[in-house]
Amino acid sequence: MRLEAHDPPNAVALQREIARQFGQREFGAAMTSWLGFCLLAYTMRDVAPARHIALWLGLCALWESCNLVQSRLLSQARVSDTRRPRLLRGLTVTIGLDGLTWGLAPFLMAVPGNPPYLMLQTLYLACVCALSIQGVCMHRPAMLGFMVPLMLPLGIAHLLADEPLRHIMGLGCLIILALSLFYGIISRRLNVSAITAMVDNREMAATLQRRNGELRTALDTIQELAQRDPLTNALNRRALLERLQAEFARQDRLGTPVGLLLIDLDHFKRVNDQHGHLAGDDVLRATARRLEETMRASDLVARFGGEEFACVLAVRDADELREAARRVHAALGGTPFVLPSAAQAPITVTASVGAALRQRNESINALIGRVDRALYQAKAQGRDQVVEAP
Ligand SMILES: Nc1nc2c(ncn2[C@@H]2O[C@H](COP(=O)(O)OP(=O)(O)OP(=O)(O)O)[C@@H](O)[C@H]2O)c(=O)[nH]1
Repeated sequence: MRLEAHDPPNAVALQREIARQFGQREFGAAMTSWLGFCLLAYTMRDVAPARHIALWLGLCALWESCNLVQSRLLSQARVSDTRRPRLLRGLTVTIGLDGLTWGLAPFLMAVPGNPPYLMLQTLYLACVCALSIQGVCMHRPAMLGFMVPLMLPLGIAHLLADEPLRHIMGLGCLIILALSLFYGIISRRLNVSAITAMVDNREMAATLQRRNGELRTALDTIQELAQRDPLTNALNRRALLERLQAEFARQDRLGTPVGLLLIDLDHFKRVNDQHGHLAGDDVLRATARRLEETMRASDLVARFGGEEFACVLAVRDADELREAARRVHAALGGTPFVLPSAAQAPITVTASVGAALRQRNESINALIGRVDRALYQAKAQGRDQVVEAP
């Protein structure tokens, strides 16, 4: 099948769609053909030999059956790319044989010396030729294979006869053939450009959908990254403040208390000074991991800044918050940090923890201020301890 000029990536899709539409149209044409050739045979029943009518009907039925099966298969979207050309070739051959059989009608069911019947047959074939255009135009070899044997032999036979009326009919046959071929070519061109636009649109819609999916994933990743501290992968301060807002709204609605812990590593400058900045980074990463392991999955762990972390947790009361603060304090100071980048012995780091339960309608700043003061007090009292805000 020859294709029109178009974008190469769509060539295969276009070829498939043209073949599919050709199959669809041919299937419709093959269905209506049964009515057509039965009607012609019925019209000829009194003037043509019964054996000839039967032979002609048999041939028509044979080719139309082949056309029906092959066009049905070709019209299905799931036909494979290797099978499609074979189906196209097969369908083109049987369409050609069908055209030839139609064209033989006036010879097999000949009615010499009966001009009205001759004229009827000629008109009948001319109608078949014109009506077949939309079906066969999608595939040029099929169009030529059907129309030429349908009209040309009869046209020539009329022209070679020595009756003026038959000359006129012969000329008519050739004009109908030429017009049908011309209209078929134009029609194919229009159909192919419509199909090309459809295939392009389909391709574009699929590309857009794919790109949208990629963009959505990229956006999710960016949003996730924007909420994370790049060093520790804990939530960053901005994300923490946003989520605190949501937690507060929930508390106002449901009345479930929210607790806030601020955790500051003690004398962290010494860690950097003694073990180097990279080791300091490792301690910060390990601190975030330990906090996350100590907290429940629903609690929030964030890097508040430098060597300071924050935890937001839903608790029943002050006792539960106190218990959580002690767990956190013990998790950090209780076990030295064994670091991948440090060749030296494990590093022991203690932490000071400030804790407060949010009071009803307390603002974020007010709560953070209270916890910060508790933390400051913990530092002032000698570090490595938990202080609850009053
Ligand atoms: N390695 C590393 N160090 C950091 C990072 N952010 C902050 N620091 C260090 O943390 C240290 C904080 O020092 P200070 O604010 O004096 O506090 P501290 O030494 O922990 O003393 P106290 O908090 O009073 O117990 C500084 O030396 C900072 O350089 C970081 O991302 N990586």
